[in-house]
Amino acid sequence: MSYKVKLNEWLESEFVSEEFKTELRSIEDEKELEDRFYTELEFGTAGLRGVLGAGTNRMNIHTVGKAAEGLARHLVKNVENPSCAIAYDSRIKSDEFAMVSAQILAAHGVKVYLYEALAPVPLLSFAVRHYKTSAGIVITASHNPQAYNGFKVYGSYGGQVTDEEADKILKEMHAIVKFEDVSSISEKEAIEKNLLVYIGEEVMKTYMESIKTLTVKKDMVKEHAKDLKIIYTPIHGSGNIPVRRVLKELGYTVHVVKEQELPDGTFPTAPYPNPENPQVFELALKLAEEVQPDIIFGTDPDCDRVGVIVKDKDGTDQVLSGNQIGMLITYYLLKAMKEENKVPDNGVVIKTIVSTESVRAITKDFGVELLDVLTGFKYIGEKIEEYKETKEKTFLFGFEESFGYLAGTFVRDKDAVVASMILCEIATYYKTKGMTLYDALVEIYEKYGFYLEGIESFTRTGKDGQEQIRKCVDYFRSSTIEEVGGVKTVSKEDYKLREKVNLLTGEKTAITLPSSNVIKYTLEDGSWFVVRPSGTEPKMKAYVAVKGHSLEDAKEKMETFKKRVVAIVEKGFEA
Ligand SMILES: O=P(O)(O)OC[C@H]1O[C@H](O)[C@H](O)[C@@H](O)[C@@H]1O
Repeated sequence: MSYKVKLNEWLESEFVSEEFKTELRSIEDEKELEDRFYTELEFGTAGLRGVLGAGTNRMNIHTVGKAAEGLARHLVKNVENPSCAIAYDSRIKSDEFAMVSAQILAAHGVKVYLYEALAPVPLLSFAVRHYKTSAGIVITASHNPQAYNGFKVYGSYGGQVTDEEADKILKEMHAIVKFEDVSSISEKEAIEKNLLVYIGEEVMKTYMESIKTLTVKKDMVKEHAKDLKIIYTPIHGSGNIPVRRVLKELGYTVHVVKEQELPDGTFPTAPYPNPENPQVFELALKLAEEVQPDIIFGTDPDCDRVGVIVKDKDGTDQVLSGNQIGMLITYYLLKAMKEENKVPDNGVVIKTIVSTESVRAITKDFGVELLDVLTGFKYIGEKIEEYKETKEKTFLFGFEESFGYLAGTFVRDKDAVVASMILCEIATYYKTKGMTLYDALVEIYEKYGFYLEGIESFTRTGKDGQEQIRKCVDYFRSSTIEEVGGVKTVSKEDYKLREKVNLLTGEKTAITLPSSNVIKYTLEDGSWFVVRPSGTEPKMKAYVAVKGHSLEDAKEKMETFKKRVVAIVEKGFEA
């Protein structure tokens, strides 16, 4: 269907507000109109995500309504006495979309547990498990720029729905063609019918008690937490209350970045509220001049990501990469557990295929298995659930290079409250040894090898952009890259075809992960690169990784390797 037909449907419908119609009529750029209507928001890496505004390819009450209606129909068909927990963050319209969703679910007889104030992703996951609901929703666009919002969907085990369930919900959504196909009741009616209940302090309290049990060196924390100097920024998001509360209950004192303390969906001090982005720490660094902290960290709007800054040997502030944080936590958890005789025989750490290989050496050293899954924390959540059923393995820690971490099994998505708590324990531990977090990182590098990773993103927006990204990944699929800067490639993994080819022998082996549009090349010297389209932003991502003889050597290697891979990607875009 041409986008113009859809556009006219919106302009003529009595269900679409005058405000939306005026917004649409004021758009003169045909490309912009096409982008708003050529498709519908689809499930990506983490549910629906899009720019706020009128259109089928935008986040608004109609697209959110359709998603909630689809979910409601799916639940009613498949579960007896369906229920759903809902949380939302500080983004523009998050609270409104949460209420719209609650009213639609309630109209279908789905009992809704809605957070009475903004709450992070981990608290939603926890609430799903606490109330044993059939599903969960978080209204958030996580770390995306301020113009975005999104709709993350959770399954009954508390993790984001994986491909199979997402497809079923999508099918229901596709069957909703008219605005009037979406049913809704008022908040008042939903409350009166006991179909809408607000979540308050009880869940938060239980969550706090649960996650505190994850502290490994309890006595050490009890004795030394008070000595750690912490600067924390919630970047105007939902982390402020839970992160500070758990740290306070454990005896830490936190200096919060005042200008970024309160929720604000316009993110006035950090328009791209992603702790991957060093700009979000500018105010924290200013505060650091006065506080002289041992650790600075920040959480994203829905508090599932955490970013960290530490001082290096020369006193220069270093923004740690997501991989470095993953290495620090993996190493500390295993080391501390070993010291406390708590490493289980069947322990497992889980990471994604684009995350650092350094943890392979770390886990091996501690006799713990390492498992790789596709990008998306939902795949880690799914494994935790599987092991809970089979008891085959004990989940110890899961992480992604994209700044997501989880320990414990109370929550089934990445949890920046837990990660912040563990990072403070790590910083305290090393402080008692007269070491900084940076010293700890150097210790890991020296022990396990100088692995360094990088990422380069190629933004391509709109319908044409999607097509360009698709073609570029196809370029890496259809042609064989034989060498990079004179270093031979030794294997090519095509996760869409689920096949690994040994480029030296031609031998093919199967990849057992679900099919995904990802290509990975590994080189003779152990370096590797991956290309894949982002499932949350209009970008293609190229991940690069090298191993050096020293940190300096690795940095030099990284610089040239990255340039070379970028040049190949650019060739791919031109092909
Ligand atoms: O690379 P993308 O598809 O954009 O995904 C990047 C990240 O986005 C979200 O934060 C998901 O929860 C993560 O699991 C994922 O790694």
